Amino acid sequence: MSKFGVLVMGPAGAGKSTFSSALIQHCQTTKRPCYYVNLDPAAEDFDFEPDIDIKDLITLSDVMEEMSLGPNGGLIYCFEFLLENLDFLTEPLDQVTDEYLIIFDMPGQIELYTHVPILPNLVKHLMRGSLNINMCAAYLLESTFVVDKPKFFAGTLSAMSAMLMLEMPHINILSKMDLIKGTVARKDLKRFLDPDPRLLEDPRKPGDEEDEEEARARRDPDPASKENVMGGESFKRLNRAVGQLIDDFSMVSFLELDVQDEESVGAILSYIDDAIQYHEAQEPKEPNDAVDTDIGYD
Ligand SMILES: Nc1nc2c(ncn2[C@@H]2O[C@H](COP(=O)(O)OP(=O)(O)OP(=O)(O)O)[C@@H](O)[C@H]2O)c(=O)[nH]1
Ligand SMILES: [Mg+2]
Repeated sequence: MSKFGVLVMGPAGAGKSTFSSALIQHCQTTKRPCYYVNLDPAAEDFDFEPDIDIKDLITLSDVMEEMSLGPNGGLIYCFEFLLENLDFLTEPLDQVTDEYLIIFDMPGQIELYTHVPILPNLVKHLMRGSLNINMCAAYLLESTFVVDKPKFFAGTLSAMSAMLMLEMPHINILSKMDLIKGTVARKDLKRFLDPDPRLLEDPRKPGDEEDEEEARARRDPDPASKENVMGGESFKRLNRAVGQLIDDFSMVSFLELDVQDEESVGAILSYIDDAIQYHEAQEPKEPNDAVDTDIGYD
């Protein structure tokens, strides 16, 4: 029997916990069982009480105090400790059946998603070990940041780094769409939802309109005359190479999330379900055949 889960990831404050709560709320509304796992050893306030909370194993504040570590080193220590004590996750998750959506709410320290091999080992345990969880990564980036091109590319590269490191189905989400107001901001954002890799060479700032001549120049750039985000010919070549790299992986597309909007949350959940093949695994049920158990949210 498979299990099904989503790993909610992304930089600090991107809206991971809010999205996790919105998913739980949506599951409750649609009478679908879900199971909430908090893996942020510094998280304190929850809209929904976690079914598993890493803080019952280890807390960031204790580690910082006892090991004299800062918040980032402390977090890495917490995850190393979790990897040495995987029964803490395995035992309760073993009881979770295939009807449940298991939501893993991750911390926001970017180190976790870039170079340390902790997350790949955790994911390997969850997906390929006895738990056999079909998982999808949901990588959140804040929409208000990404309309700024350098931040957009930095965010995209961090998402790509996580994707390459974890080797699992992956969707990118632009969170906090309710903060993108007005037609100019929306038009700006459209350029980033399915972006052109040459976007870095586009000198416009958020809100600027592009006329035909500018668009032509961008499509057919004259390296001698164009100004660049960072400036300088070698930076132009670097920008172009980064844009091309992202394009070659064809992974730069984003789903829009407005957590206040039930339909938006439902639409993203259906992408997650497709990625983990949730519906294919569900037995046809009688309408009254509700999941009868005392774990998780249903
Ligand atoms: N307007 C708006 N605010 C949001 C949205 N999602 C989250 N926020 C706010 O953004 C802040 C951070 O949200 P969290 O959900 O805690 O973000 P997080 O990614 O879990 O943060 P860390 O776990 O600290 O990395 C909070 O003040 C939220 O209220 C959203 O969709 N719209
Ligand atoms: Mg959080």
